[in-house]
Amino acid sequence: MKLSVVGKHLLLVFSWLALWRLAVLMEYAPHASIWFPPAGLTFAAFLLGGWRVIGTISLACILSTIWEHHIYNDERTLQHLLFSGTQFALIHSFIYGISAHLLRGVINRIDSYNLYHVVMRFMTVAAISSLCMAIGGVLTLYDGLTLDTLSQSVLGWWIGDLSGILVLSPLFVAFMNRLYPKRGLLTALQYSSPLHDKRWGYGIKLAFSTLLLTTVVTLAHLFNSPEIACFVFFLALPQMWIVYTETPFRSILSLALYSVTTAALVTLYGIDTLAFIYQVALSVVACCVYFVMGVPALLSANRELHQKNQTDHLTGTVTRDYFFTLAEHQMKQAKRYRQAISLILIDVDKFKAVNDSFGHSTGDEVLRNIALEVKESLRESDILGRFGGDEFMVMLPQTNEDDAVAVAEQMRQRVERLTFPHPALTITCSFGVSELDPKKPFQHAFELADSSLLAAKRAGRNQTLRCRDVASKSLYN
Ligand SMILES: Nc1nc2c(ncn2[C@@H]2O[C@H](COP(=O)(O)OP(=O)(O)OP(=O)(O)O)[C@@H](O)[C@H]2O)c(=O)[nH]1
Repeated sequence: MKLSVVGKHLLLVFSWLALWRLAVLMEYAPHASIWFPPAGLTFAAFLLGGWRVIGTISLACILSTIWEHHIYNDERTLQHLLFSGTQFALIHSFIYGISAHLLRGVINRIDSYNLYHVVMRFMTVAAISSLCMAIGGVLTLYDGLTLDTLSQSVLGWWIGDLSGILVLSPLFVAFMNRLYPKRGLLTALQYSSPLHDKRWGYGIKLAFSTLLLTTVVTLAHLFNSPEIACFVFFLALPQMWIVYTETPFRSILSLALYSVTTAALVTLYGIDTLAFIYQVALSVVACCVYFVMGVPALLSANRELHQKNQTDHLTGTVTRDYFFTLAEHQMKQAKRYRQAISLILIDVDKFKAVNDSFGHSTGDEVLRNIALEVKESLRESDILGRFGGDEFMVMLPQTNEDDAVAVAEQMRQRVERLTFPHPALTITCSFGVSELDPKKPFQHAFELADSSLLAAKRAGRNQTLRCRDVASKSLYN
């Protein structure tokens, strides 16, 4: 959707006023609503637009003060209204503008690894700024701050604004980011259409969570029981289930629905005595949701990291460290079941010359092709690793030295037959084989295979040798 700059600011004013009207409609007593959605929109607007939106938000605040006068028919004059509206605008815009400014830097760099850090900052900033707003608001509305106004007005205002910010600002940010995706914000959280479009599954979860919420609030109302009302805290569980199984966008949408339903039920029943419990529950559930949101992101980042640690990115073979871990495990198995197990070391012949003559990327291509050819000679249980540079190693469980030599020979011939786009490029490899002695450490077999490989190089390359051959040919130093 293409909107002019003026259009965008007008849309912001209208949306802010619509949310403000919604909050007034959902008041369970005059000036008392369990949440204040405009605070969420202000926070999101400052997060995305920076100080550019201060005039627009201030205008919305002043207009809402005039509208409020019409709704409640109070005695204030226009001059008085403009004065109160400006006061409200200044406090609201500066407090939320400064707090969003503190978050702007981190939110642009958000990813799976720093999500917890961002969530903690967001919750702390939201809590402190909404408290400042509540104190500032009450101080300007009432003459002086007494213990009574503090407990009655500041607490309600604080938690109302806090819920508005915690529950709704991520949703507004996501919507604005969809309207103006050029900002590239929150891409790490994939605020986009779900990959698996199982809408009915998501719908069932939403319906289940809403049904539970309605049941708890209705029962608490019927029995006028704060104890039953406290069960709304357990509704963090279905919300966390949604976070764990759905996309972040769907999760924050579900949180928004949860808050709208709570506000609507409280308005419907007019249960002002229990309203504070629902207000606090909203913020607590929102905090749980954000904490849990980090878990799937961390898990997938962890999986990726694991994968990177175990797989050589160039050849797709196992990395050196992971190869040694698997080798230790295979040796234990061989010892336990008294099975033979062998090791093959492979080194590309004159690979430096390949790089020098044909370039590094051709060298990389050669390494990839060698890995593919070698794999062709292996069983699924065999392990192929890259030792680094142009060296590979293969672990062959349930294989004695004779069979391992046969496998190595097969690999050698396959590599020798490889062809490349450069007709002048031919590749050969040397192989060193040793059978592992389960009573001795892996390092022992490794050194034997390495000596055999060295001997194969000295003997003219492109050949397979094992310890026995080496001893008979006296090829050691
Ligand atoms: N293209 C490419 N080259 C690499 C990579 N890793 C190491 N090399 C190069 O591989 C070459 C290895 O050479 P060496 O093993 O020392 O010697 P060689 O030329 O193969 O000679 P011999 O082993 O004695 O037959 C070096 O030039 C390294 O720079 C890589 O990932 N890609």
